[in-house]
Amino acid sequence: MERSYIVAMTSVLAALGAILPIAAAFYLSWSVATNREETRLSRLAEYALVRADTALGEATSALKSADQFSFAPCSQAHIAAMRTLVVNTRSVEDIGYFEGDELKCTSWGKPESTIGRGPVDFTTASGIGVTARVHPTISNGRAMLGLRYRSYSVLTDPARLVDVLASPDTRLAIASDTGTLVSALNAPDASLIKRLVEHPQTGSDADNLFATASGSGWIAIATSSRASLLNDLGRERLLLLPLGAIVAALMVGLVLWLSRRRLSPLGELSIAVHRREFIVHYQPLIEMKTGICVGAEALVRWRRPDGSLVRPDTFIPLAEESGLIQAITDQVIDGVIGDLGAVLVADRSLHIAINLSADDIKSGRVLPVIQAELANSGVLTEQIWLEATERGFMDVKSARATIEEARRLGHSVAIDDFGTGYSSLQYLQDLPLDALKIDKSFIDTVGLVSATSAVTPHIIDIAKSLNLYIVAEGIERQEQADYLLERGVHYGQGWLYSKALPAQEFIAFYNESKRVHGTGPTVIRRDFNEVPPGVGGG
Ligand SMILES: Nc1nc2c(ncn2[C@@H]2O[C@H](COP(=O)(O)O[C@H]3[C@@H](O)[C@H](n4cnc5c(=O)[nH]c(N)nc54)O[C@@H]3COP(=O)(O)O)[C@@H](O)[C@H]2O)c(=O)[nH]1
Repeated sequence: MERSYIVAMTSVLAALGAILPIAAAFYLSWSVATNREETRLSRLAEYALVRADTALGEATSALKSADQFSFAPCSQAHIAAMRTLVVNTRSVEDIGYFEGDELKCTSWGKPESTIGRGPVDFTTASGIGVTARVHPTISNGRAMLGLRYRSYSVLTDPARLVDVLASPDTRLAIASDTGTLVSALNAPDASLIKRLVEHPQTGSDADNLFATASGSGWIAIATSSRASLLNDLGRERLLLLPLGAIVAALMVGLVLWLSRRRLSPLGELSIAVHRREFIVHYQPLIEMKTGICVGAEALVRWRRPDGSLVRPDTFIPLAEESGLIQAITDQVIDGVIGDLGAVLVADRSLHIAINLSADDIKSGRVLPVIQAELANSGVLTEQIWLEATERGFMDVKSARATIEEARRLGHSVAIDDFGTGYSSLQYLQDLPLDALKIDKSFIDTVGLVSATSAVTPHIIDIAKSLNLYIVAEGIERQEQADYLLERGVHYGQGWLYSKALPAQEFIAFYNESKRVHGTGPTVIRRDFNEVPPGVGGG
């Protein structure tokens, strides 16, 4: 993935990480405030319904008590009884006795003029006739609620029905379930009330929040405007916005941390391992005496998605340090069999050397991996050589176990870059190695006068005295090849012969080498009882 793409993605994600939590905090504060307001309105509606029910119940009881009177109509005793009833019933302002449609007397006495009985708007289930707006003289023009039962009527102040503690921006209404509005507080919106009477519900629309409660033939409705809710949001925002800001900061931090990790060398290497971006190139291994190509060293390359190749020196140390090397070794083994499996089966004199890490040698875990890979391929264990640097052999005990097992299975094992690390003649003697590879830095000095130029013949002598095959790395000049051949070095590798090649190019090189020089032996392996074959000169 391109760095610029990751940077662009990081910027987008960081921006989203910053905006989304704050937007969520805004939304959440609005939603919390809305829910809170709807709950408050629901409670208020329920309370108003109870209040209205109580007031109307009292008025109904008063009417039914009066209906039981057995006084002579409009006698002093009758009027006094009606007055007592009014005094003792909180929600009744007055009571009147009618004969036909004419008011004969009230709790105040007999009327001075003729007063008729108006029409009822609806009748309740308990048989009480209700007139929503009555304008009696005693109320000084204020609309009263009239309830009637047979010969009696009572007047109730509609305000008593909505006599609950409500803020000025809360509107209340009591209506019959037949749709007649009987009481209202703070002038609710008539069309909204009509809509809610028809379809009682709790919720909100573009301008209002509302809740309804119904029972006993009545509906209580509480509403408030969205505008007033905005004022109420302050508290939620005070709580949620800092929380949103903290989450935004954490999200931005997380995105930056992840992208830094992703852009870090280790992050890139992990992803490359995950995506199997490693391929193998092959550097031919030449028998010095005959020029025969006996095989190749498998050298890993990291092919980036843009097609560029990364050399191993830049990532192998990090891979070893982080433990990713094992997965890379596995991909190399897989790559070798994938690239050259068929050629190896067709030609048993072809050998491929695979580089193992110090951990692979120490743990030996790579051997079953190779066995599993070879199992169905037809490739022989003898065709796969194993190489590791001196570092891998430092723990002599575990290295010995791995090498012995590797050799038992049929692999040949070489010590790589000899002379550059913690060289110890002791472990050279102790370990059952097949070959020693002289590091390029020593080969470079061949033919030159330098402090290290004297070391090369000594290394060759040591290898010879231990009956090891000798491989020289990094041969670039014919002069070096001549010297090494004369000294009895068996095999050589270097740009004089060929650089490391992609699989198909190596196959072409190998076929051409076979045509010109012929093929080598099928098994190249140290015999612990004999001097390695082909040792000449020196
Ligand atoms: N654990 C693993 N290590 C690996 C693997 N593949 C490679 N490596 C190690 O990485 C180091 C660098 O390797 P590379 O860049 O591939 O270089 C190799 C040759 O290309 C280079 N070479 C060979 N001949 C010449 C030459 O004539 N001149 C010149 N300037 N360079 C030359 O040398 C490297 C071979 O090194 P060596 O392994 O010591 O034989 C290197 O240390 C590799 O070991 C892997 O799969 N696993």
